[in-house]
Amino acid sequence: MKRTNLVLIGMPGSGKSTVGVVLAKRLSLGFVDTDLVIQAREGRPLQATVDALGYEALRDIEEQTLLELAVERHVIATGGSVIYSEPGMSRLAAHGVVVHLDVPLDELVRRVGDFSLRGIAMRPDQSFANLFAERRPLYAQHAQHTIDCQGLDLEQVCQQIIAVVDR
Ligand SMILES: Nc1ncnc2c1ncn2[C@@H]1O[C@H](COP(=O)(O)OP(=O)(O)O)[C@@H](O)[C@H]1O
Ligand SMILES: O=C(O)C1=C[C@@H](OP(=O)(O)O)[C@@H](O)[C@H](O)C1
Ligand SMILES: [Mg+2]
Repeated sequence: MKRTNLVLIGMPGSGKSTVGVVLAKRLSLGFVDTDLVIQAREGRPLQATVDALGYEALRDIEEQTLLELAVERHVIATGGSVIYSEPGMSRLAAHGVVVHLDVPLDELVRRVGDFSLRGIAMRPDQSFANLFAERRPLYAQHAQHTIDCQGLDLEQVCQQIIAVVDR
């Protein structure tokens, strides 16, 4: 793996944060979750930033965070909205292999539950299903590898990622 980071992208609930930390342990890489960087920077939960400043402001803060992120040999768990930032995605791709965790809509709904509390950077009038349809092609377009996570447990998702990035 020449580009030394391993970048996970995908919908909220696809497992970027959960899989990311296990993967980092398995591969002896560092781990950073850009959502946690943003929360620490803002000094409040993501949902509070969306409530106070709006979802577009969260996307701007996310872009800034991606542009300032300087890590090597890390698994990077991103927030689901990163694919709206072309400069952010370019920077991530320049220094890492980008992997899309593709999880079916019904499984995401089951995992996320009440998505209105999760700080998702989406238009207030938009449904989760509509957001899924809008974003899925964008994740696929920005990823070097897409993992079909349907029916896979955490361990199996990690194994599949390791198999594709080892190639
Ligand atoms: N096979 C699986 N892979 C990853 N996460 C899973 C899986 N099955 C259930 N989950 C659960 O789904 C949720 C994924 O959430 P999270 O890792 O925060 O996703 P993201 O960071 O992509 O929003 C966690 O609660 C995790 O325990
Ligand atoms: O998809 C989104 O719009 C977002 C998902 C969140 O991260 P997760 O994908 O880790 O849930 C977080 O980055 C932010 O609140 C926006
Ligand atoms: Mg996450």
